Amino acid sequence: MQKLQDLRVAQITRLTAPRKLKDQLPVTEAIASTVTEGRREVENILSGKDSRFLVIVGPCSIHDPAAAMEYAHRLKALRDELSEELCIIMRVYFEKPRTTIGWKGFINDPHLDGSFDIEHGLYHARKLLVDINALGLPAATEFLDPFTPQYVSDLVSWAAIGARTIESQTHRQMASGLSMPVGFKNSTDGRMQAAIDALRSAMHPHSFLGIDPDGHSSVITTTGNPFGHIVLRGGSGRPNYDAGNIAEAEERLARADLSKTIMVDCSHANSGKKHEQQAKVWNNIIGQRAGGTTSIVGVMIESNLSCGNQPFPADDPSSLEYGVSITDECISWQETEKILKQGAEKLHTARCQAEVSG
Ligand SMILES: O=C[C@H](O)[C@H](O)COP(=O)(O)O
Ligand SMILES: C=C(OP(=O)(O)O)C(=O)O
Repeated sequence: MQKLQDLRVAQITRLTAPRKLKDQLPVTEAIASTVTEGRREVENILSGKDSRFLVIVGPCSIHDPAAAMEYAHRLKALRDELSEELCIIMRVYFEKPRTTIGWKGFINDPHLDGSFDIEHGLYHARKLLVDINALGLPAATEFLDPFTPQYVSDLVSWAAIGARTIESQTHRQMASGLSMPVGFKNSTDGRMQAAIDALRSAMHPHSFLGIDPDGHSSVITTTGNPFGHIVLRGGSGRPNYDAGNIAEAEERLARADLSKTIMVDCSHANSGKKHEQQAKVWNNIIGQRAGGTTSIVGVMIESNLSCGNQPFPADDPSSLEYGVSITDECISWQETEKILKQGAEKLHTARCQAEVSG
């Protein structure tokens, strides 16, 4: 017989099953508390029980776990310092959806050299999440490959479905079974409706193909995720965070009978992918929130130890500059600390004034 399938498949390599990886890198009581408490904080912010402002902040992508840990130590201290006004969660992104081609993230190619050592990528992604949660700092990530959650989702307190996958039924189904709140990005062309449709779809139960903790092909039956919200990230070269766009989002959510909870991404098309623009978006959003727009529940910021980004692939991955993004531009740690402190101060003042005026 002629060969009829796998004609364009060069190799299939079996991976360690999720259960085995979890046995190798287990969750302690303290880590479980960080994850659960992080999820509860976000859920309470989304349902209005917690009036603090949610901030998902961290590198565009993880490529160097040592630099990520240095960032996490600094962010944990800032989380504690600003906890009265802000709920800070670290952005820990291991999977990068590309417009065409490019490095697809630490899980896919952890050695940054096209060797695609996914076994190593999964192990060290899980290890980093264990280490970050062990500091008492909750983590946020984007889920891209539908098998990834089985390996790491027990360590994640907030997840995103990205602009490039928001219309994908596979990702909506996946979100319906995730254990943490999920943010749905608007499409890359700037349209909000696909994110609202995704949010509605993920609220419902689904049955679909996936893997179980032993890696066996299985039917996954979910109960639906009640903690979804949209994330405005701009699109088609235009931002969508101004008061007019926020009002449009509120109106669309109300029309779909959904609660008016909106996050704004200070990066991507809202910043024109220029790191200098992220502070401008942050200041505008803090102004809107302090002015009484409570539908804006939080923001996302792309931030790293040092600002900007650097060309990748590099001829020699070991020559990469420490603490600098290899994907989108990030703001520096110094700027992150400065704008978060200023924003928390403004929110504090606004809250005190609102309390005084009854
Ligand atoms: O956040 C990262 C990027 O914006 C996303 O992965 C797309 O990047 P690309 O357009 O360079 O492929
Ligand atoms: C890819 C990302 O965002 P978006 O889906 O909005 O482009 C990201 O946040 O890394």
